[in-house]
Amino acid sequence: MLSTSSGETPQPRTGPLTTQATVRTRVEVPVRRSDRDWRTAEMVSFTGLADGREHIAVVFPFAQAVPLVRVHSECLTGDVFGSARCDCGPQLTEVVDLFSDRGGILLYLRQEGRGIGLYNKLEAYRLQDDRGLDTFAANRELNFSDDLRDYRVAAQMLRALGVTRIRLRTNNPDKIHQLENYGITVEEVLPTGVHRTERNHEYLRVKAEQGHTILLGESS
Ligand SMILES: Nc1nc2c(ncn2[C@@H]2O[C@H](COP(=O)(O)OP(=O)(O)OP(=O)(O)O)[C@@H](O)[C@H]2O)c(=O)[nH]1
Ligand SMILES: [Zn+2]
Repeated sequence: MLSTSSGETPQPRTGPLTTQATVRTRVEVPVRRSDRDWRTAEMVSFTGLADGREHIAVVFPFAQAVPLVRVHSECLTGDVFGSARCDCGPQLTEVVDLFSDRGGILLYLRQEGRGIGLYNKLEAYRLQDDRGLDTFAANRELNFSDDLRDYRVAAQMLRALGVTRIRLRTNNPDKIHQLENYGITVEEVLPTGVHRTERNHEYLRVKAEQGHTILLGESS
């Protein structure tokens, strides 16, 4: 039931971190902002992440003792191709713009499709289109739970960077609870922008119904 396309068995979502990750490589990369200007960020890779995937941290220089953090789940369709089915692309652009101004840590997690993988996400899209299922019902139809994401690796990455207190940019309560359970203190929660369009409105409505703190009256 809870296996991904790559056949992995998710670990429990709470409890102390059993393994510690360490920084593997830090390298500077010029990152493009929405105004097409460039800012240098540091891309950081890790050794010892719990799920063995290639998650990266994109660190924009920061001076605060408690940095701004965004935990972004990979969405190839939205992040790379600008798919209008979801709000992932605009959320990523927003955070690159913001953190390149103010500093912060962007954790880019390889959790495509809320953890079910790209191919399964495309199956879920097909079910949404053909049978009118919402994003969560389509997951269940494919025998997955609503959301398979485990943020243990995010906590490991933050600790490896020497960060245990954060200001988190999210509308997703599960990210807050899981990070706290994994020993990260979320001192402040800052909402992301609401990038509502005619095409992703239903997607956002269902997210709000599932507990995301999205004010659908707003638009980006
Ligand atoms: N299974 C599935 N995953 C989707 C679908 N649409 C987007 N996603 C994935 O959802 C993830 C983004 O999660 P969201 O629930 O939109 O937002 P969030 O990251 O939980 O919350 P915020 O921190 O507030 O942005 C990405 O990995 C997308 O690939 C869908 O229809 N089905
Ligand atoms: Zn998306």
